[in-house]
Amino acid sequence: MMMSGVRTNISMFSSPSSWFRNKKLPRIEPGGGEEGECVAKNHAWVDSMRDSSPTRVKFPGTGEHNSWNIHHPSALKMFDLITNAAKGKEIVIFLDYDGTLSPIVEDPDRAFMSSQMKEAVKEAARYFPTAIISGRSRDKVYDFVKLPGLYYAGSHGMDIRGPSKNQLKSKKDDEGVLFQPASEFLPMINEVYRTLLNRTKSIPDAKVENNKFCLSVHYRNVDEKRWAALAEQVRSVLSEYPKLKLTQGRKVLEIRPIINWDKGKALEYLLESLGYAHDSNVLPIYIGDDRTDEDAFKVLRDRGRGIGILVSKVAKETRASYSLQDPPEVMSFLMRLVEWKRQTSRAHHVL
Ligand SMILES: O=P(O)(O)OC[C@H]1O[C@H](O[C@H]2O[C@H](CO)[C@@H](O)[C@H](O)[C@H]2O)[C@H](O)[C@@H](O)[C@@H]1O
Repeated sequence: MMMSGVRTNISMFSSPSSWFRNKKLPRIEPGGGEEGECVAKNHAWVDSMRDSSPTRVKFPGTGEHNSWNIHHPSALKMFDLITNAAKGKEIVIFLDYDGTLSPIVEDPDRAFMSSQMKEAVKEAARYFPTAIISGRSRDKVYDFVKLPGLYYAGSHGMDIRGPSKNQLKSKKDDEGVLFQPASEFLPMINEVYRTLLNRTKSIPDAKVENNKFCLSVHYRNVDEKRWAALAEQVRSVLSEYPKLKLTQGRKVLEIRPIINWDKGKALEYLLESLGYAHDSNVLPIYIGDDRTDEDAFKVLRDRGRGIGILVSKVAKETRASYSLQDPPEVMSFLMRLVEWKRQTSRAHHVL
């Protein structure tokens, strides 16, 4: 396998920063502007809705030998390199939910994780502090995962149930501590949810999901000919709420408060509350598949410590260092980490 250009030191990052352009939807101006301007903006929205999340990129070469794979090698193939870097360190695992632990499916209410995946996550959480950071509401993601002993952050990190001091000391399960930096937006989000339900009901198969501190407008099942109409409805509702902004995920428009808080901030918050913020003996590993996970990859990259793994079968713009193809590969990676930890603890014991 050609490996030139792949780092051997875990704190270095592989892809040149110029490869990454943080794709944003065109800015929405309150009031909407002139009619022609509106149409142009709407076209830009639809173009953006067609993109994958994160945006696909073309790299020279084919299969495993294209340059994307060389710069974002498989975390399974690089497993020994990763565990060498983790020697003597405490690994903390951060997992996205949709597309990472569960496959992407047409109906967001049926994005179940497999029982094998559940077992792998459960085992991982026995050995490593483990958190799930999702765009979904915290309750919903807990309903899917149903594992105690993990930390859960919903609404893209705006609703965190983190460790309490008591939990850290006694390692016992208790309720944990709630952190909700966007709580003042709750009434506004509920109002926009109702408005969007109403304004999108004429668009077949559009689905609005209430994720508590943010909303998702799904267009995966909407006929592409209706995307412009859907974008226009969302655009017009948003133009009435300058304190809300739009981000984009996999066939989903996401509406959230303009506060400076995202999955990256949630990762930092959790590290801090676990007492690991300034601990160089901690190695955070974040695994995610979506554009919103890029905020967490960026935090790890900026800290110069930690491992970002993008779940994707195709080349995409990313700040992650490694890749895994799909949730089954995520499961294999978690199981190998658990096995590695068991073996190293045993060896330690014998010594
Ligand atoms: O941060 P995540 O846990 O990845 O959540 C992001 C969004 O995931 C869900 O939507 C995505 O998965 C659905 C089920 O596979 C799929 O139908 C949809 O097209 C995807 O965008 C969830 O429904 C959203 O609310 C989350 O924001």
